[in-house]
Formats: sequence, structure tokens, C-alpha cells
Amino acid sequence: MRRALVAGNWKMNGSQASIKSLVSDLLPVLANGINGVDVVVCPPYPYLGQVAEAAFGSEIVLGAQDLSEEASGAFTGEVSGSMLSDFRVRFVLVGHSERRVRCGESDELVAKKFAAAQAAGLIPVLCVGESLDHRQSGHAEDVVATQMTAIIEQCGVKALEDAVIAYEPVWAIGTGQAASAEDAQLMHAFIRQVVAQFDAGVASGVQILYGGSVNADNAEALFACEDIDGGLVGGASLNAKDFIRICQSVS
Ligand SMILES: O=C(CO)COP(=O)(O)O
Repeated sequence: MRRALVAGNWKMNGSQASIKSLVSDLLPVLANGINGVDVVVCPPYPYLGQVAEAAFGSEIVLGAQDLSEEASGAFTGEVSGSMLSDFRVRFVLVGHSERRVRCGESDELVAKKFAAAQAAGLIPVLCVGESLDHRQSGHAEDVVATQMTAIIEQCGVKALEDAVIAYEPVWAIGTGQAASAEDAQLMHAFIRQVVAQFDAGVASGVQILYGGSVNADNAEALFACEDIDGGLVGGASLNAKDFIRICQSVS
């Protein structure tokens, strides 16, 4: 039985004041944990320390949105996995589509970041997903399979034992148009099948989150699907009431 996980990706949003108030609204409900669900929040880098301190001793787990593929050195502006661990970060997103598209992150670079995360003792959350063009032209599965196999070939399938996958169709991110539970389930099952071609045991154990316009109204139907083990939530994670409802939607 896979545990459920709900992660909030705050992206490049917030200020010291708004994050203070968001965390203080989350804590009364989430501090002692919710049965059967791990809850993660991924603030922007400058606020990691603030959230680590405010959420200290609670069940809220810290994640980061990216990391460098390098361990340390002359890499101006980069943040290493060991720096994240130093702030009690446990999870880190790699290969988010906003970075693949905006920063030109290739599958090869994403694989290096995935490996760097694990080398620093972090759990990478590998984001995969197709664009609207790819879906409309019938290539959604090909694209996702390519993204998955790039990691498996470079890092080894066993690396997925200490990782999480997030299926985030690019066309659903920030658009208010989530994938239907049926379409999401089909792709999640497909991703599990891709992993199973390498190792069936790893495939059945790996958590696969859905991301893309998850909200308090659609979360329950999505999370009820057999191969959907939780969510990676953007916009709705900035609203404490919505994020709590989403976390409580795991059955
Ligand atoms: O990109 C996402 C999470 O990483 C999803 O963002 P939205 O929930 O705002 O669509």
C-alpha cells in the first residue's frame, strides 16, 4: 500500500509577511499530521529558513523547488542539495515544466539534478508531462515515456525507490483546466507500466502525484484513482483553507 503525499509548490510567490500568515494558518490543522497523508510545502529559497523555523516540530515537511546538479563551488546563483539538507529540506522538485521550458532544462540535466538530490540525502520529485501540442498530436505517452526512461537509464531504476514522480501535464498547469480523473489515471497507469518494464517491484511501490490545476473541488476524484497517490499543488496551495481541504481529500 502506497502512502499518499500532497505537496504545495508555492513557486515564486510570497513575502515574509504572507508566508508567516500562510504557515500560521496551516499549522493548527496540519501540525499533528493528517491520517495517511504526508504533507510537504515547497517555498521559494529565501523563505526556507523561515518556514523551517515556523514549522519546526510539526508534521509539515519542507521541500524545495529546484537544486543545482553541482555539489559546491563557483556556480553563482546556484543552490546545492547539501545546502537544502542543512535547512531540513527533505524533498526537492526536479524537472518542473516551468524550468524545462523557461530555463531549457534537458532530460540529461534533470537526471543530473535527480542524482545530486539523492547524493545529498533528498527525495527528488521528478516532474514529467506533455504539452498541449503533444497531447493533441497523440504524442503524450511518447513524451512522458522519454522523460521517464532518460532518468531510469542515467540513474538506474532502483533510484526510483527513493523518489517520487509527479505527472504534470503542461496544459493543465495554472490554467484552471485539470486533467479529468480518467485521463490522469490513464497516464499514471502508463507511467507505472513504463517503470515496470525495468522493475515491477519498483513500479508498484513508487508514489505518482498528479499536478495541474488541482483544487479543493477536484482533488477528491483525482486522489480516488488507483494510480494517483496524491497531488503537487500550485496556485491552490497558497490558500491555507484550500490546501488543507486538498490534503483532507485523500481517502
Ligand atoms: O505546477 C504545478 C505544481 O508544481 C501546478 O500548478 P497549478 O496547481 O497552479 O496548476
